[in-house]
Amino acid sequence: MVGPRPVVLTGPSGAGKSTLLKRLIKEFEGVFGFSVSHTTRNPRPGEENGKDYHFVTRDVMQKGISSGEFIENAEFSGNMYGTSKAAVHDVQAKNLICILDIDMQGVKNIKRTDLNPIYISIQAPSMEILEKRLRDRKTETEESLQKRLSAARIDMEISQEPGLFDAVIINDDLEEAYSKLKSALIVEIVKVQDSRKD
Ligand SMILES: Nc1nc2c(ncn2[C@@H]2O[C@H](COP(=O)(O)OP(=O)(O)O)[C@@H](O)[C@H]2O)c(=O)[nH]1
Ligand SMILES: Nc1ncnc2c1ncn2[C@@H]1O[C@H](COP(=O)(O)OP(=O)(O)O)[C@@H](O)[C@H]1O
Repeated sequence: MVGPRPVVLTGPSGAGKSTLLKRLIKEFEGVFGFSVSHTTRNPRPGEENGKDYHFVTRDVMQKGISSGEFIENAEFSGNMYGTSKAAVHDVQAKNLICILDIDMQGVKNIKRTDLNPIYISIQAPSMEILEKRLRDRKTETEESLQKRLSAARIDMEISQEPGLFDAVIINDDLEEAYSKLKSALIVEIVKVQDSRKD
């Protein structure tokens, strides 16, 4: 299908991906659509099934993977996560820019597909600030927090690999990070907005 290029947002848990993408989707209503992933983790307060994630059991997820329903899937912090073909197709069918919020394993797997997205890494200014933000978010147990911090160290290192990302954005000041994100995507945003004028 020929449509706008999707966007992959990745980066450590707590770096600010959800905060930034929610703002983007709100400001550019009718331009972006979120790829709703499947996960086996429990919903957090306020999260909606089918909107934030499709919350499923390991059994359901395994069966979906076996029957080829997923573009990519990964194990993160003790839970399974994956992008179904339907999640991306649903957004692209509306001619919207599809945003995927996935981890580094997902990035490596998407690179082997023909999706051709814009790859953006969101990073916190330091491990200390990342830990503080994650603790203040109050969504994780100590065990899950430690797993996320270990994954974050690896993510921070890999994100520096030359050529892996179209943009690496340090989310220190939120306004600045949001402006940089918009700048990285402006060409695709304008294309979609122009196509609506025809
Ligand atoms: N590979 C992959 N990673 C995903 C997917 N959905 C979410 N993730 C990643 O899983 C990690 C944990 O997500 P989540 O439990 O929502 O925690 P949070 O990122 O701390 O809010 C994050 O790095 C997400 O980007 C997916 O479909 N595939
Ligand atoms: N620039 C920022 N300055 C301070 N706090 C931030 C900033 N960006 C995000 N946060 C906060 O940090 C926490 C983690 O952000 P979140 O968007 O949930 O990260 P992610 O989706 O990458 O796991 C949230 O509580 C969010 O409100």
